[in-house]
Amino acid sequence: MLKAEAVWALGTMSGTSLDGVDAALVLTDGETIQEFGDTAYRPYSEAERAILRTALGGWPGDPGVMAAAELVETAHAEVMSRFSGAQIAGFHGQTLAHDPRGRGTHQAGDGAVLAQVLGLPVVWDFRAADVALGGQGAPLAPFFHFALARHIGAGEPLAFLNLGGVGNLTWVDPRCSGPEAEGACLAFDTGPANAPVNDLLRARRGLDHDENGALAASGTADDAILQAFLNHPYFFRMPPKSLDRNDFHGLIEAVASLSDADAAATLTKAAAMAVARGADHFPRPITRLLVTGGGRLNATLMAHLSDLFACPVDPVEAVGLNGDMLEAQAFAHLAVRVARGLPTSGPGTTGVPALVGGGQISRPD
Ligand SMILES: Nc1ncnc2c1ncn2[C@@H]1O[C@H](COP(=O)(O)OP(=O)(O)OP(=O)(O)O)[C@@H](O)[C@H]1O
Ligand SMILES: CC(=O)N[C@H]1[C@@H]2OC[C@@H](O2)[C@@H](O)[C@@H]1O[C@H](C)C(=O)O
Repeated sequence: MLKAEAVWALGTMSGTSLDGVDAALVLTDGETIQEFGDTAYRPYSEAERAILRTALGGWPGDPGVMAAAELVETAHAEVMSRFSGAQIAGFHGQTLAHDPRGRGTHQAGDGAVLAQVLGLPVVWDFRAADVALGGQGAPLAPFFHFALARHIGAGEPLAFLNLGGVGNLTWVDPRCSGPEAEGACLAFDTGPANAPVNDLLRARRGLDHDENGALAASGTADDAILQAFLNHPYFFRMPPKSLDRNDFHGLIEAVASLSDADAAATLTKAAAMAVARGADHFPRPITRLLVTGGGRLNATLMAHLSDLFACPVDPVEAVGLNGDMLEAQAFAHLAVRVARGLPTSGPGTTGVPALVGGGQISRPD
């Protein structure tokens, strides 16, 4: 176990949008963030994205999964080897399938391979222990969000919203103290965020995403589809709860007969309404909603959120954070927590019955 002194940790994230690998250095002791360091991004090429898309939904041994895992390892080795000075690394891998109450959770990529290549201790397989003990295995960023709330000097309850392929929300009260204060977080996946609108734009226009939400802004959302969406059983489940990327695939079929603009408008508003529905679960009102992930760059999505929330809604840049790198930074912080034997999830974040330290550590020979 490392001593409780801050170390430079290199975290990585390859998210459900399948756009690329984010990597970021954080100086942290796993409890307190001391400093943020360099960051890097290594996009997947179109051909690489096709390999990942083919493997989506796959479990170890399924066709295409080995190729995806090798690609994930190679891409991570490339971007991680650009950094110097890290004492430990956190490797999330690429989620291909997530079925916590069924087959488990599957993040492609072997951290032991990266430990050899990089000559660093690599913490990986963050989600499996939580799932094995009855948790959702996601989201895992919340204990990092708790540290972030302290880092930015927040004095009142606030929430962090990540708008990636899927959305996830962490309610945090930074005034909680004590060795297990992180356990005071409440977190869960809100619903689909960017994944449906990305899939729509790829299928209809060969585009990656709706830049700045411009297409959505030019259309009209379909209220009947939105009402049906909000009747999905997921919204009636108590948190903590988590989602697989394609769990709401029916949403794309629901907008099939709409024009491109109206379909984008409907999917974008659905993502915001799912977040607002999630906020009904907050233990106490929040004073601020801080938004991270690519969706914060979608002005239409952000405008819907501002309409739906009574408090200010801002990108995390408003408090000096980097919304492109927050998840990579989270896995740097979590790697240090694992190395120190600190928990990475708890009853309020994944529903696991007790605080759990997930992740395994692979060291170079
Ligand atoms: N300028 C932009 N305008 C509109 N949308 C954008 C913009 N930039 C990014 N996005 C959206 O954000 C997505 C990427 O977000 P992000 O990198 O946070 O996701 P991820 O980390 O892959 O997903 P997850 O958090 O679910 O694992 C893109 O696929 C796109 O839909
Ligand atoms: C199983 C899985 O990889 N889930 C991701 C995904 O992307 C967003 C949301 O769904 C969240 O639950 C999680 O990622 C973030 C980093 C988390 O664990 O906090």
